[in-house]
Amino acid sequence: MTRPKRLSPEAQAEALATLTGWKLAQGREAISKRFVFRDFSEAFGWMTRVALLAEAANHHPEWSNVYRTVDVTLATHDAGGLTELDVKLARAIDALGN
Ligand SMILES: C[C@H](O)[C@H](O)[C@H]1CNC2=NC(N)=NC(=O)C2=N1
Repeated sequence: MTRPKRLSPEAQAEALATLTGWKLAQGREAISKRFVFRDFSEAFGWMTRVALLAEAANHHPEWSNVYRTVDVTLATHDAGGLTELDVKLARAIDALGN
């Protein structure tokens, strides 16, 4: 696999403009989004679907879950910042619905 390249600030802004609800994370090069579900079961079921996507893509989220809220942060650790892999995973996550 070719090493992903970090997005330039311009490319980051362009990518963010195509995503709904994703924001640059505070103090680091990453994107974040909060997902709120009806209850824990919905939240955890969704996390399971995201986990399968992430594993298939070999690109994994940083996330935390409190009851029915899931906070997701995406960054490419191998590249030390944001890459197209994060944008693709964000799109795939949003395409799952919630
Ligand atoms: C060896 C393996 O391909 C890498 O460590 C992958 C796995 N999942 C990953 N996930 C994320 N979010 N960033 C990475 O750089 C990354 N690297």
